Amino acid sequence: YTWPSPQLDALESFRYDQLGFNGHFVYNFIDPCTAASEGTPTGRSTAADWIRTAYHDMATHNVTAGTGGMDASIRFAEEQARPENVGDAFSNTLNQLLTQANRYMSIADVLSVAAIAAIENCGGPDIAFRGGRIDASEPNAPGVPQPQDDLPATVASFARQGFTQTEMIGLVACGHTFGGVQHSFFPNTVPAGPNNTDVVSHFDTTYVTFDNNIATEYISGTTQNPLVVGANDTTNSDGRIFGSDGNATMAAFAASADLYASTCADLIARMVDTVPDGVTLTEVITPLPVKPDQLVLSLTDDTLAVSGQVRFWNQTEEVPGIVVSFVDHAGEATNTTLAFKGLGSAKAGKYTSGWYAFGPIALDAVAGLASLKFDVGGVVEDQGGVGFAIADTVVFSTTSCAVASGGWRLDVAVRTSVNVTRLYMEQISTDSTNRVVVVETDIPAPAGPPVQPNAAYAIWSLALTDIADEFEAYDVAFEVDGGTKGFSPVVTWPGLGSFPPC
Ligand code: HEM
Repeated sequence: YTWPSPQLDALESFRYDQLGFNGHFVYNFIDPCTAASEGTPTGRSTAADWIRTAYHDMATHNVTAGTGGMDASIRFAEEQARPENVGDAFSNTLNQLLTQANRYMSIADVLSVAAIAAIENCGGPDIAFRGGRIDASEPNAPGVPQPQDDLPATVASFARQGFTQTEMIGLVACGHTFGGVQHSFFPNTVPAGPNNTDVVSHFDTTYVTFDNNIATEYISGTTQNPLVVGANDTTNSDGRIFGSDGNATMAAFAASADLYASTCADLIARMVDTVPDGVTLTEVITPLPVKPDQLVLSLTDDTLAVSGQVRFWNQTEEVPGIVVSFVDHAGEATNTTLAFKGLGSAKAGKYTSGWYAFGPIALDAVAGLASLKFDVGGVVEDQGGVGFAIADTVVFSTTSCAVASGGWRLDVAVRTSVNVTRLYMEQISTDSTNRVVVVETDIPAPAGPPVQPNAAYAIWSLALTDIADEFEAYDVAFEVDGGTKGFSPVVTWPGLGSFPPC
């Protein structure tokens, strides 16, 4: 995709800025892959929890009715309390991941990325990820298969979820390369240990690693999988599932680690892309080679100050001398050299990126800013000629201030050459079910002749009094010509708490 796209940029960032500079701290929960949630017994794995959570969220899907699927309904206590969702994987996972959702990335998107990352970062293949899931407002109908279900019921359950019998074998084998069964939740399947009850019986010998040992151990007859060789045959669901085609699928997986990996990459992608009717997913998110980020534009009198960061994908060390050009509306450029900030990484270090910063650079406000481009050792990076478009239509005005009697005045500078017909503040909040919601407040157009700090901009002001949290995040958006929605490129609007006195 072409930068900027607020939604795709946010999804790309969560997916590919994992550890290191500008990383998302939640990836520390699965680094290393042996990591387990605090307070859980030995032998548990957070990566496994994340994968199981995604499956149980999806497994309510009804392919005929078009209901259920990856919609984060697993976050509801009512769903977690069902016998089909016994265990602590779900509460552990949601405690870690719930707050990662933002206005462009639903909780279900976060759970999907998490399951994919758990597999990719712990030895698995690359998996295609799309965003755009919508979070359910209430629990879905029950429907997750359980170990005591007989084979016809299990096959029927997977068919309802949208998977054939062969795909059922694959999906279970792909999930059960991680983790195991806990005695405390499945005492009839996993007996207590001689000295304690904190026993986890693993599906294969490499329970924190994606590999085809789940199949090789099963085919060779050495498996200790508690859902294959458990003392209680009623709950040997993996045994019934794996054997349901005469072991053909499992034998093929055991014979070829590559076949197992490529099958799992397809099935896990399909699992997280299983969504209720009416949800349209984005394109597959791939890392942008060059990505501006964290932009702040602010206006003071005649000066437009611009600062930001840029990420270059696939850099393993600092590349000195990268130049950024700020191209104004007349096509004239102002250049400066980027400052190196650090390295980021994704997929347990398989990919690395270099982060740089610029600014604040003082530009002439009337000439404005239309786009950025970069020069990396003589190679021009401008998204194939289109540049990195920056809409300087709506920027923060440093005349914004805190009113002595309480409240704030948010001043927004609007470029007068653009027909802005609506300007509004968007405050980010959560509803009673933890979904991120955006509350819009119109910023009125100036009633009389506008305050004009220079020939190109007019100030629109919003008096704010009833803000619960002065550090709350907000954006400012606008409409042009009565409809078309525009986004300010300003990623981080200065917090109200930082406004100087009026
Ligand atoms: C008939 C279908 C399935 C049954 C009956 C089943 C059953 C179970 C049971 C009983 C556990 C133990 C949970 C605990 O003790 O906390 C478990 C764990 C797990 N399941 Fe499944 N499962 C099925 C399908 C799947 C699928 C399709 C996936 C993913 C693709 C999956 C992924 C996992 C993972 C990763 C764990 C380990 C969780 C952990 O160690 O925290 N399962 N499963």
